[in-house]
Amino acid sequence: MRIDVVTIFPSYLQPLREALLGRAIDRGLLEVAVHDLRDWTHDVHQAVDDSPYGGGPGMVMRPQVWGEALDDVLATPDLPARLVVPTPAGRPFTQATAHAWAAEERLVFACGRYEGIDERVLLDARARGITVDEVSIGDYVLVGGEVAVLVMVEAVARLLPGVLGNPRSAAEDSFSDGLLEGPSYTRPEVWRELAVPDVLRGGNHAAIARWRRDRALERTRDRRPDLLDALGPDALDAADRAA
Ligand SMILES: NC(=O)c1ccno1
Repeated sequence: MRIDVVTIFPSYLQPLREALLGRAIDRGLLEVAVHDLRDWTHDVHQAVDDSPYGGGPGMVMRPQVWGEALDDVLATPDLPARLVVPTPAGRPFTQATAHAWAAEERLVFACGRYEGIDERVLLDARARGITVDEVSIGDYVLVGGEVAVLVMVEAVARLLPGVLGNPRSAAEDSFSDGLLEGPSYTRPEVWRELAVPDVLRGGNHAAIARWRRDRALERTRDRRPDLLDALGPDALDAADRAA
């Protein structure tokens, strides 16, 4: 997978080259290119924003600069791309989104700042047949899209074949079966008078699986009942309902 990010703060994306993602890049599992939006300005001040039509606080990012940048970055007809714009006004980015995007050949992220990008940039891209996703990582407002890109790229890249050491990790993630993951334990057996649950030390794999499912159901009921509602009644068997 190739990932391009257009931003006025390229150094914000440096963490993509660290740790697991950095190793995936080194191993050729992922290609990441970060572009400085100001490279497409033509004035001495390298202006990327202007005041909003209709008044209001803050500044809006100029369509000319974004238009030229995306013309160049998206100019790869042999490699169809999905243009992703992080925004608090977007559709929710979820684990299902991450799985869907992990199947893409290329993702291009446009990092807005200030009050956002002039709407005509997205209208123009869609009119040229580009798939444009405006997505939000949560119901809060960041200063710019860069941090949201870090979140989304990590969520997607870890699903790519070969990136995680053990592919079962992704298969048994929270949300993989629609539930939150239950608690985890490691050595020692007792720590500050707190013992690891006996069932996990017993070696009965069926009992362990049942215990883990019950803890996941309890945690989901407690913290995210909306996920249970989304699963629907048929997703839970009698043992689940008894948990
Ligand atoms: N909530 C978000 O995804 C976001 C993106 C930019 N600002 O907020």
